[in-house]
Amino acid sequence: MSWKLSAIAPREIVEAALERAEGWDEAITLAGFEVDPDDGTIWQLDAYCEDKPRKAQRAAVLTLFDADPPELSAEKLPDADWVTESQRGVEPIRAGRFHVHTPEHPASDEPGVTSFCIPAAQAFGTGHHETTAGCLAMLTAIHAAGLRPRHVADIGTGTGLLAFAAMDLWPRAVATASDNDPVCEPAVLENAARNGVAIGKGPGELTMLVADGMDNPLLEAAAPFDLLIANILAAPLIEMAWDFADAVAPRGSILLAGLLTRQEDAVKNAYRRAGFRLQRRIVSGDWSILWLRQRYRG
Ligand SMILES: C[S@@+](CC[C@H](N)C(=O)[O-])C[C@H]1O[C@@H](n2cnc3c(N)ncnc32)[C@H](O)[C@@H]1O
Repeated sequence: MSWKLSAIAPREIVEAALERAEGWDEAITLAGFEVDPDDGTIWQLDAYCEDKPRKAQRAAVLTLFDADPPELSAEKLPDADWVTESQRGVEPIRAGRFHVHTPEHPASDEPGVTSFCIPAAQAFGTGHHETTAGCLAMLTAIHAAGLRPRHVADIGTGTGLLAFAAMDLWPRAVATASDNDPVCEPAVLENAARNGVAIGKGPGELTMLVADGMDNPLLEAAAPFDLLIANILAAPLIEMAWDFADAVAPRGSILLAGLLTRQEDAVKNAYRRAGFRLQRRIVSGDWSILWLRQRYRG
């Protein structure tokens, strides 16, 4: 990647652009970060390209922005391995009982803390996004509340991190992870091997599937789940409320994330109608992370 296109814009516009880019097939790697660490309101979006960006690539990046697209500046970068470079900047994070780091950083030696090594820029889910970190914290809270799920699903798994965390908390659980982006399958398998997570269908093992929501017979066959995790986005979460309700065991739990706090009521209403009651919520930045439990089977 030897060129970079950059745009400066308010944080919510850059975050919306990154969200819009989820799963796009452009050969462009994106990164978003605050321009001044002491003032998180102005962000920069960087788009790394192999060659000098042409009109089409500029236009592709601009489509990520709504009305009023920002100015794009192009910069030729010195020869470097940009994936490795970008990973160097990714500092480890700590959420709940988990420490998540890239291969360039060491695992934690703190007692009672589990480390996961997840390379950056591979799929979504290095722990750096507030929703992922919030889910790690909520999983830890669910464990502390005494829940002992035997079947766990992580829908929209990205790098597999939340499934790995659940398997660490509940080592005998049968785990199923899925994503509608096929790029996640090799990423999850690679990360599983890297972190000593067993692949298989038995207790303490993980199966990775490609599925849009619950739409895969193997995923349906793995149900019912005692705990279903879904860090996706508000709209698909609302759309999938009844599918998830069907996939969850009586008195089972759902951990929802990817919704902005202002979208929380709409999501809670959809899940209330599908038979769930709110147990706990965490607010992290602009995002809400919800733990809901099924009241009854309709
Ligand atoms: C916000 S990321 C979360 C990744 C990871 N679970 C985490 O918490 O960091 C959302 C993930 O959901 C996947 N996704 C989006 N829509 C989906 C759908 N309809 N069915 C399955 N996966 C979906 C995306 O490909 C992406 O990997």
